[in-house]
Amino acid sequence: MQTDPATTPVFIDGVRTPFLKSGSDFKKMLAYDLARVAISGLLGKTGISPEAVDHTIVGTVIQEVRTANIAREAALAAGIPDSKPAHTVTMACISSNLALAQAADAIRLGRASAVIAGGTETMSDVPIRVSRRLRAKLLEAQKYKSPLEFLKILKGFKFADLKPELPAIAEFSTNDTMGASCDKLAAMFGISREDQDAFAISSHKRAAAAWESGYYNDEVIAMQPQPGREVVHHDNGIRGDSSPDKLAKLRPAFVKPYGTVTAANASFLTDGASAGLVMSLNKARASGLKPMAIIKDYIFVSQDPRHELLLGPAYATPRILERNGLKPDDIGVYEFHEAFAGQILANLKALSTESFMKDKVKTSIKPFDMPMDRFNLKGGSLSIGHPFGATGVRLVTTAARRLHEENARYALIAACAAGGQGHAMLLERFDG
Ligand SMILES: CC(=O)SCCNC(=O)CCNC(=O)[C@H](O)C(C)(C)COP(=O)(O)OP(=O)(O)OC[C@H]1O[C@@H](n2cnc3c(N)ncnc32)[C@H](O)[C@@H]1OP(=O)(O)O
Repeated sequence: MQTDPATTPVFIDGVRTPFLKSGSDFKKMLAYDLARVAISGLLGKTGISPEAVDHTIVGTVIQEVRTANIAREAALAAGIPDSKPAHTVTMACISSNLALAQAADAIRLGRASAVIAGGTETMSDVPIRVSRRLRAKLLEAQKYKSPLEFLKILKGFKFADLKPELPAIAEFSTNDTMGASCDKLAAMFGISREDQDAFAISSHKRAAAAWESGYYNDEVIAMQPQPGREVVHHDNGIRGDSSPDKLAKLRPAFVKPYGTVTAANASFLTDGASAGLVMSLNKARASGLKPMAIIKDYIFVSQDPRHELLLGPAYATPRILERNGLKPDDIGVYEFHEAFAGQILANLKALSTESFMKDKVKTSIKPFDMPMDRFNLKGGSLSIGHPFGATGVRLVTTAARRLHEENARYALIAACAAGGQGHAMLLERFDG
């Protein structure tokens, strides 16, 4: 792989806003506001001058039409000069992973030496559309010339045309919700409800412990939602009251009455944003910035959205290890996106299953049991939250920081996404 410091991509640092349950303190903010705060927080934390940023890339999933290129709006508002381009990417829950991958490629190709890669999402104010028929009539009405012509809008109008269209967290191609698909996956891999609940409880415990130890104070930018409102310092979805008995009482959230995915073992709808700084090693040195990690490699995978919608990490992990000549045990830090406890446990089971690794992934990597003492030690999306577009940069930021805290050499980040897609990224600790 690349060793020229002029084109070696390094991850300098990352930040995020607090991740809040949708409908809570960030409910009046636009995703643009959240991204603006994350980018300006990153500028403040790293000390890089806005003029030194060549490009900004932001991942997002559910788009607000007014800020279609949300990267540009957020970058401008954060003080990045108007002469510096910005673009928005979307790849479902791995959107900011894609932003980071593109940032690393721009450095590798010598097209940029400093790129901000981030992600943002609000689920508090999703675009709700009027029906297709009403939209068509409203567009037609723009051409009407006299008030009398507006009466035409009533021609053939049905009461049902007033029914709004809500965006669903579901596959376009199969109509399956993510939750229902996870239920199928958990059943396919024999993951019990008890195991899902136990994993969720552990995620909450780890996130709570990380906050208690002060770990997240260095990563999370405190922010004031509106003038006059209290400053928000912390994530608000982490629950200290998650006991096995309490979780066992919750009803299935998606597949009723026999499903195993509940509100407690699913990631919750979240508002938040993240931002990370990727530079060439040369530029980092010249700017006096100390990189945390080299972005060694990344991979995107995709598989059948009907049966393997959320199984991306189980494909991406062995493939990225194999092509970098590494074994699972060489990875000291694992950071996986926890869409659902059942999804994580199904992916881990797949990684430990010979037939899956040999016949499905077609890898020479031997099946392995995930070392849980290296896995998501600071909590994960189940407890911290999952603002779709922003999670990727959170994972990489935490992984890069853990490399130093845990004195490990390699970190592997993996995530699943709608569409049956997945991603993994390999980081190497940088101490130079
Ligand atoms: C690639 C990907 O990432 S795919 C993933 C994409 N993301 C998704 O699909 C989001 C999935 N999540 C959701 O849609 C929603 O969070 C749902 C449908 C699962 C749950 O939504 P809601 O019903 O609004 O959840 P809510 O927060 O009200 O919780 C329901 C109940 O469970 C309880 N509960 C939730 N979490 C916990 C917990 N950890 N411990 C104890 N109780 C809990 C709540 O207190 C509440 O109890 P109550 O009814 O007595 O008040």
